[in-house]
Amino acid sequence: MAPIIALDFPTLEDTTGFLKRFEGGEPLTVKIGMELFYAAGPAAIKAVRQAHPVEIFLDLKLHDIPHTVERAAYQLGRLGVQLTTAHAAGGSAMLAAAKRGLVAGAASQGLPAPKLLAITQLTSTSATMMHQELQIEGPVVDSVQHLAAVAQAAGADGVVASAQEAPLIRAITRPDFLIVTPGIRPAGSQKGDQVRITTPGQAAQLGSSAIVVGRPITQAADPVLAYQHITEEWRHANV
Ligand SMILES: O=c1ccn([C@@H]2O[C@H](COP(=O)(O)O)[C@@H](O)[C@H]2O)c(=O)[nH]1
Repeated sequence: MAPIIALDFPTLEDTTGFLKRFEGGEPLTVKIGMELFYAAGPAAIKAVRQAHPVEIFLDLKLHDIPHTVERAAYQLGRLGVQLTTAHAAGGSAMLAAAKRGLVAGAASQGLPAPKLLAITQLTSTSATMMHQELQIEGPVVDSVQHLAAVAQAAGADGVVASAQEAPLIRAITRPDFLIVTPGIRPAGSQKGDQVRITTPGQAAQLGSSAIVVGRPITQAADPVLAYQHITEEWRHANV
């Protein structure tokens, strides 16, 4: 899978203006997150599809009681997107409810169900934060591996985690279980609020199924060139 571009923009105009730079290029996989979806709603999906041929990862990180999540996921399943997320910390009943909702919502429109990715520990979470604020003991990788096992057993299609944890997730999950990794920072780029980071090449070597990249592309002086460099590094290390 090509690198997934996180379209973290405040308006549809900013988003379609950004995609215009890629005009005539290959189809893209893009991530619509909370900022754009809360600003524009399902219209964001339509606008992005009209602007460029895309596969869509709708990253709304569902986390609520199972009944509420199932009903919300039903609505997301109707939108024709390819990937969605829910927090593994919501537990196995909530993840299973998300999966049921996605499948039912998609079926109501005659569409294939979006894949469900479980968020493990956010890539902005440090060991210190996890210990002191979340009161989870031990290494971050142990918590991530545990949440990946919970997610797989609950019927999720994969997880979101740092590539740093990919080898230990791979060791306990089935071969087609997806490991999608944000926290990607090409050498020399700003870390920002990300903590558990890797370069695109390291993510490929560590076994990520796909990488998610936002600011290193969206805030680059030349976003198309930045995307091309990241894609090259990712593909080169994947062979
Ligand atoms: O653990 C997580 C889960 C989701 N994200 C999302 O990925 C992108 C990363 O953007 P950058 O600008 O490359 O940091 C962003 O949309 C996050 O919401 C994550 O970073 N970590």
